[in-house]
Amino acid sequence: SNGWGYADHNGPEKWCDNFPIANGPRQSPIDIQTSGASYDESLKALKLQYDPSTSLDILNNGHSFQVTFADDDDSSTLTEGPISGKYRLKQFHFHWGASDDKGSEHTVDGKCYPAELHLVHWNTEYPSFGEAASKPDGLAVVGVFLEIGADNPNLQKLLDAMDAIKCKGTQTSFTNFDPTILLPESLDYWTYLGSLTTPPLHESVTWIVCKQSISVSSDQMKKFRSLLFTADDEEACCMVNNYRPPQPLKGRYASARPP
Ligand SMILES: CCN[C@H]1CN(CCOCC)S(=O)(=O)c2sc(S(N)(=O)=O)cc21
Ligand SMILES: [Zn+2]
Repeated sequence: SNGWGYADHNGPEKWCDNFPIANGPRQSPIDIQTSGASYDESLKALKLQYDPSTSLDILNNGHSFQVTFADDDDSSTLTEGPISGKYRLKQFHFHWGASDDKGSEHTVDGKCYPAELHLVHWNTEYPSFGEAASKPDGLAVVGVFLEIGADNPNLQKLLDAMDAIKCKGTQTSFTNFDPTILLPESLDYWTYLGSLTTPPLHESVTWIVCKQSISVSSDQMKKFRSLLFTADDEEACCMVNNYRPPQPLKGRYASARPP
């Protein structure tokens, strides 16, 4: 069948057929080995400045659901942290499992989380997101783990929008949303050089993975799993396990700010 996905016939083990970079030197995600992480004095605190008026819509793209932002000015940016210059927020999306014991892409000392949030930013050094997406310093993605716990009220607006984007290719307006409310209280992070975790798997991402997770309840996770990979004219297939497993480190290690 055409197109990549997460099933046996078109999933992560098959992506190298059409995207040979899948076996490249800086692929993502990785297992973050906390004992192997090194302290880097040059790392600064993350600076995330988001303007809720830049949020546009929420979309089921057949791989995940994403909230897209207007990126025609510097209203919503990532600066400092491990990066130089200024990166603009383009979209955020999630990856999750069929059950609470899996679903994240990065793992920490082998531990999986039930879901992982990715906030995708592009380097304003380049004229557009499309140009930046394939450059070695083109993208910076902030990853946040979701951990099973109490209901997270900050996810409610996203969950309520899901009924309108059940099928692949559906979208609805999603304005005045401030993604800051999805961030953990501490922005301590690990960072390493990697790639997109989906095709085209460009090795263009500076990964910034928050050490602290946010909560999600088991019931809220069931709502994520009510989305479909499939369009309304196809046989329904639940959107679950839309995560790539950890990839070979190939000599890399994560860095962190000294305590
Ligand atoms: C389903 C396709 N997902 C892609 C789509 N984009 C890349 C392609 O763009 C070409 C102009 S993206 O830069 O928005 C992006 S970031 C991530 S991740 N999981 O690594 O945070 C995956 C993807
Ligand atoms: Zn992602």
